[in-house]
Amino acid sequence: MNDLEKYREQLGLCDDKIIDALAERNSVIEKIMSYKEEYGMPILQPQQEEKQKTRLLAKLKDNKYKDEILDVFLSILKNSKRIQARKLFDYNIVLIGFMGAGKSTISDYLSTMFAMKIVEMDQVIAEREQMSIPDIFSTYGEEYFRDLETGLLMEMQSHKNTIISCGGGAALRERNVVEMKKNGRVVLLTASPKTVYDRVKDSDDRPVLRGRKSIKGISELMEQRREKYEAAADIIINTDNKTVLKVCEELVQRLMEMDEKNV
Ligand SMILES: Nc1ncnc2c1ncn2[C@@H]1O[C@H](COP(=O)(O)OP(=O)(O)OP(=O)(O)O)[C@@H](O)[C@H]1O
Ligand SMILES: O=C(O)C1=C[C@@H](O)[C@@H](O)[C@H](O)C1
Ligand SMILES: [Mg+2]
Repeated sequence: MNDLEKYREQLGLCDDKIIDALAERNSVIEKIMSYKEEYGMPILQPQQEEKQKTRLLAKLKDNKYKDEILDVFLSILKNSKRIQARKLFDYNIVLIGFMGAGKSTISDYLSTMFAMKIVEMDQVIAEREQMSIPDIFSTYGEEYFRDLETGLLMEMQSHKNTIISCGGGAALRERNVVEMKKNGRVVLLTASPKTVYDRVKDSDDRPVLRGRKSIKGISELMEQRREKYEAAADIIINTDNKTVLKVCEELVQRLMEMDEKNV
């Protein structure tokens, strides 16, 4: 065997070690999840992720391949999150609720914590139509827009492990709710009119709120919609005075409880 062949053999052995270590690491991830579940501990522990990163950085401080190894580890972390997400949610999570309830914010956080894909419905529709949502409404009317929402919700049924952040009005159409349910679990985020007002008062992006950007205006529209939102929801989570982490923790917990009931 010449030197080149020897090196190639060594490389193969290194790969075997990496595969074994990754398989072991993934099974430890599963054990950690089962432990947290058994002892009712929070699934999301962002401080732990930070600790892991700090430990890695310290260990790699003087390593010649620091950047390359860190890059690999970021991918390992992402895939560990995917394993968690697949174990926890074998379906899409559909977030509904009034403007400013926190659908996009919660989607972003969940997506970071579980490496799940996000479909921000308003954004996808606007991109596909090459038009802003207010322009779609004024050019083609609300029915046309709701048809696009229905179509997208149907399309998403062939995906899994995706967070679907719905437009604020999506759940108002019965057919949309039927299609949401076929995607997975529907989570309604709520907030008081005062909270919503505080959250949206400085933004001009929400055409439906133009002319009603006051606690009273928001409260009236919310009341008109409440019944339809609640009827669509599998789970309702109030977000008033809760951090984004707290809302996500509650959401994950409630989804897990739902699955336990459905076993
Ligand atoms: N739990 C929370 N605590 C504090 N601020 C929050 C919370 N959730 C959302 N926010 C803030 O409220 C604002 C509105 O949130 P977000 O855009 O996520 O709402 P949305 O439900 O997606 O609204 P829309 O239907 O208009 O898209 C954002 O500025 C966000 O940072
Ligand atoms: O609450 C609503 O009715 C809407 C909310 C936005 O997300 C958009 O989907 C659209 O402007 C309608
Ligand atoms: Mg949003």
